[in-house]
Amino acid sequence: MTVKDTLGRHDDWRCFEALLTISPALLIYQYMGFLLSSTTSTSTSIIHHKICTTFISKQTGRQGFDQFGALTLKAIMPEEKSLTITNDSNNKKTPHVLTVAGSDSGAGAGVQADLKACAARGVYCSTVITAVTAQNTLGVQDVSILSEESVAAQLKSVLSDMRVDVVKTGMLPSIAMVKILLDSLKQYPVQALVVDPVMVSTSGDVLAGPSILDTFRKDLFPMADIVTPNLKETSALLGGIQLETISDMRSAAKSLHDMGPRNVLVKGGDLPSSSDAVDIFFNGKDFYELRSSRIQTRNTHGTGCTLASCIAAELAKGSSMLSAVKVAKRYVESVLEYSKSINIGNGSQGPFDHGLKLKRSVCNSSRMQVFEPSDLFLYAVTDSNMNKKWGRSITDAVKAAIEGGATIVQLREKEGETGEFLESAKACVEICRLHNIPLVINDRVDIALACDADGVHVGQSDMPVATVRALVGPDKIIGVSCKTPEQALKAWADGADYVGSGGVFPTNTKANNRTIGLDGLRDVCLASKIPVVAIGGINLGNAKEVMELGVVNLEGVAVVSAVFDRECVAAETRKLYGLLKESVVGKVMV
Ligand SMILES: Cc1ncc(COP(=O)(O)OP(=O)(O)O)c(N)n1
Ligand SMILES: Cc1ncsc1CCOP(=O)(O)O
Ligand SMILES: [Mg+2]
Repeated sequence: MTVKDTLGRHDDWRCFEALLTISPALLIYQYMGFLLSSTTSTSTSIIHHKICTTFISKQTGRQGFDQFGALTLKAIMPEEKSLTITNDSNNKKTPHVLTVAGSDSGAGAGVQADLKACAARGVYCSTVITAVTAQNTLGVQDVSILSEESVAAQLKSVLSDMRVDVVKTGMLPSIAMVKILLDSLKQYPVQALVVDPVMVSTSGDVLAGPSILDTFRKDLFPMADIVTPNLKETSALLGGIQLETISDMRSAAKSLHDMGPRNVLVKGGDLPSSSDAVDIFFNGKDFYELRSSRIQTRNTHGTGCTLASCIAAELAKGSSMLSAVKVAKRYVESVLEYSKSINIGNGSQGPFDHGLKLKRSVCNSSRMQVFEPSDLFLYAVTDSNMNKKWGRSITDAVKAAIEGGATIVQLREKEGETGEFLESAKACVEICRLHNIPLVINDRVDIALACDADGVHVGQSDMPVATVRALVGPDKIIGVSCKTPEQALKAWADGADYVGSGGVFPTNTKANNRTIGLDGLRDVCLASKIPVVAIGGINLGNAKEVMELGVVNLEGVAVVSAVFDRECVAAETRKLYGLLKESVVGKVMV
């Protein structure tokens, strides 16, 4: 039996694993030496590299080459140029996937999908483009295959410089390109190779002809850590067999595994006999039936590329193969669900949204407008005790404040259960969206994220603003309570959008809260680089006085008891709104 045969089989792989657990480094070292001395072929030397890297990461507990690993490899493969010896401190590298695939002008699939999937999974993605397709939601209008020289040059550029962890392949339109790829991987080995054997686009257009199938089977698959064909590709690879049941998929996975890949994922998204989307994962020993719900959407273009890229990304981060596959499947299910009603293009198969964000703006479930300083004009802040006292729900309180003219609403619920608060917050988000009024959550970043509120308001002893920003992302509004110019400047520097400054007047609503007075408010406004809303003891009797400060950055007043500790919230809000309007007519800024 040749070394290639030996190592392609799992029994012997397990034997090797057993050696590792006994852990005599010298024994393994000798074993490697024996293997190396007995072969010269491309495929075996790539396998050797795989074994070595597995060995090294097991020995050192780290991904990639560290000094020990590189030295070991250098000792057993002295001619290997791609090995560089690095310091331990350099070992924490950015996970990196290289996609070798075609460009899709519609950006639903291909290289563009791979880039978006890796970005969404937090992994760096470089690209080698094999072909440029003119594609949209109607189909593929044109395909230009890049020259072999160009593909070889792109591979060299990336692999020689950028420490790629995992290579993922998509459209490989010629036999020569497969060979170029395999040669490059021999010269620059990577931790794993994920092969998505793209043959037909989702629109039914052929992207790799039947002549290449033999090269896939004989040359590419034995090098792959996983292959991820869909049903059509599986059938083509196995000579046109019929695949109608899960049992057919299992047999097919086994037959594909016999071609040499370490793992096989047969994707059953198109299986007519199943109401779920069932994929079969086979690692040469065990079969796993991975199920997810079948999402009713036209936006499925690019799911195959995305799944394979996500598997590659998870492997690059250090996951095991099975968990990479499971995470990838869950990710694809979530993005399909999340973007099931986005509407891009006129064709039958649309792209989906890898970032899970687009839906909000496209489907109008998020506020279309960005935050404006004038939103702070009349800021209604709810209070759980006042709502209880007056026997009204949060949603009724919010509706009434909006009816009266509130320009922004904050849910400040200091008591009560998280689950209940979240449900009310979701309902308030809907109400506010309907009226295009921003809704901000006090203190609770978790609730703000879970209900997709427009922002969060935090105080000086709440979660730090920079952390809030990192959690909520760039689009959400962040307000910060500030009593001093220094705090206001820091709030701006940390990424806040507005300052709430007070208490301006004494108040019973917030116990032990130092009053800063109109002078304190003025100082904060003058120093601030972001808009300011005044808060604390403001009511119909003094709101005019606050606004007539006429100080730069002061955009409005925030009130709790003046509107919510009253019988008729809408009427009180309306009165306050009128008063504020009067006070800003002919306002002169100082
Ligand atoms: C608009 C606005 N300004 C200030 C505050 C006070 O927030 P914080 O200091 O976090 O105090 P609590 O509201 O949490 O008691 C606010 N809520 N809104
Ligand atoms: C939350 C808060 N932050 C500073 S003062 C205050 C309470 C404002 O309540 P009211 O408008 O009833 O005085
Ligand atoms: Mg707070």
